[in-house]
Amino acid sequence: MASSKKSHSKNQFEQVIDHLEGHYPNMPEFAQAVEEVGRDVFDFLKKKSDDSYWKAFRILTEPDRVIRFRVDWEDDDGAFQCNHGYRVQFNNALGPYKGGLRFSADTKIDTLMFLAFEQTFKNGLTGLPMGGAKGGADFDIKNRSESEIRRFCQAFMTQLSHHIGPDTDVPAGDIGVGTREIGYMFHQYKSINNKFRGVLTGKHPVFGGSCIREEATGYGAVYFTVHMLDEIDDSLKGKRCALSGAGNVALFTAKKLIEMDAKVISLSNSDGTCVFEEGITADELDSIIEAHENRVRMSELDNINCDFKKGEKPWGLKPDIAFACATQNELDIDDAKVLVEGECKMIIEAANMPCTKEAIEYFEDNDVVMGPSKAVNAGGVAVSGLEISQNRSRVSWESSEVDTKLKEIMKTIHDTCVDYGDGGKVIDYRRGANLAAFDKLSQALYFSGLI
Ligand SMILES: NC(=O)C1=CN([C@@H]2O[C@H](COP(=O)(O)OP(=O)(O)OC[C@H]3O[C@@H](n4cnc5c(N)ncnc54)[C@H](OP(=O)(O)O)[C@@H]3O)[C@@H](O)[C@H]2O)C=CC1
Ligand SMILES: O=C(O)CCC(=O)C(=O)O
Repeated sequence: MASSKKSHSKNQFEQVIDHLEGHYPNMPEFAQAVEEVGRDVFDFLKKKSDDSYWKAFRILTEPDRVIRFRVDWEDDDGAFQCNHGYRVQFNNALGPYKGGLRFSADTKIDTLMFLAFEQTFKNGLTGLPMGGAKGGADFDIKNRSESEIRRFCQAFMTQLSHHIGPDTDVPAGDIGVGTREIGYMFHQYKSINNKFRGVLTGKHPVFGGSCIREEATGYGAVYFTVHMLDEIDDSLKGKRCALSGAGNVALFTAKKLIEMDAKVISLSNSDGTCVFEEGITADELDSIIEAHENRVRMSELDNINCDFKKGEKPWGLKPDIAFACATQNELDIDDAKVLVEGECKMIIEAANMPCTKEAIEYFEDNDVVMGPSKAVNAGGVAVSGLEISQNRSRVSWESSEVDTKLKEIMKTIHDTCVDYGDGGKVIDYRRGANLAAFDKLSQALYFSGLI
């Protein structure tokens, strides 16, 4: 906590940051996410005399609850294994906690704190009644057999099940957690509680999952991009689109881009980049999607016509639009310079917080239009929200119905960002998203008697 003497000379934004650094030290990703929102909120609040907004910012930057637990399980050799599991229940002002689960070797509290904070704001933009949370474990699915993954998921849910429920907290997937892992965890929850409840989203449609939840984050990102382009009288047709990542978000972003006549010139993973100079064909993409479902890596396929650049990122390919679909802070200042030099005019953050602070500043200084992650990738959690509605009323909507609702939600999010972010040389979608979500959450806190 900052000393009162020190905080006296500091503005309210700096005091909140001091407080967070004191209580949550060594969390650079969380600090980065809070500062990004805080910067916009501070500019906005400077013009307001009402102090209660500052109380809202203070409340919205502190998690309601951080849960950690041990996950014991047995590997294929019968050896004891122990991982660390977490759930950060950040804020439930708008509805039950909602947000994904991430399984990856580098999952830690800092990452989950930033993701849960972002999720709170993102969910606020969707217009659906969902609070924000994130969770996961430091479990690396890459080097594990299918039965090890299943046993791990069961052990993880045995612990997590004490803290979730349809009215409390409804997790979903994220990096390393797809439909199959959700299925293993859903079964475990059901076995423990003897209740078939909508306690997870991203389930297979055969047992209560929503149609197109798997596709929704990527599709939603493309719908948002279409509106951004429309705003400047442009379209996706013929655009060279460079994508990073080769997981759920990247693959369904690519699928929708191809459908809309854009040219997808790359996919990437932590090994390197697959370059498709003439654009990936729909058939090639289908085989990559199928391989991904079977846990086969893109580089192992021999039926795709790509030039694999080991250890390289896709940003030097001179794209018209860059879609960052892999992970946080994957796109740094050097990448930003390469993109601007290559005359890239639009950056779409489909992953969560994929651009570093310096990269964002560089894009802003060079009038590159950016679609910020909490708006761009909100389609995934929005369809999760629709899955909750379907589960509650025990109905199943057709793909086309869900897709129509997704399109409407992405259009509303886009237009809201424009309302709050217009006025500069280019539309500041980041500021728009931050302020719109902050405004909504502040109202919820006000009417809950908290500020
Ligand atoms: N799934 C969803 O519905 C949503 C996801 N997101 C966000 O989107 C991003 C991607 O998630 P998702 O597609 O679901 O995850 P997946 O696990 O399906 O895929 C992640 C992909 O990113 C690649 N990757 C990870 N780290 C790096 C790196 N440092 N450099 C290059 N590639 C890397 C992985 O490669 P490798 O296999 O080599 O590790 C993999 O291809 C995350 O930020 C996630 O939080 C946001 C909203 C919803
Ligand atoms: O669908 C969900 O609940 C969460 C999706 C998610 O993790 C995200 O938006 O980052």
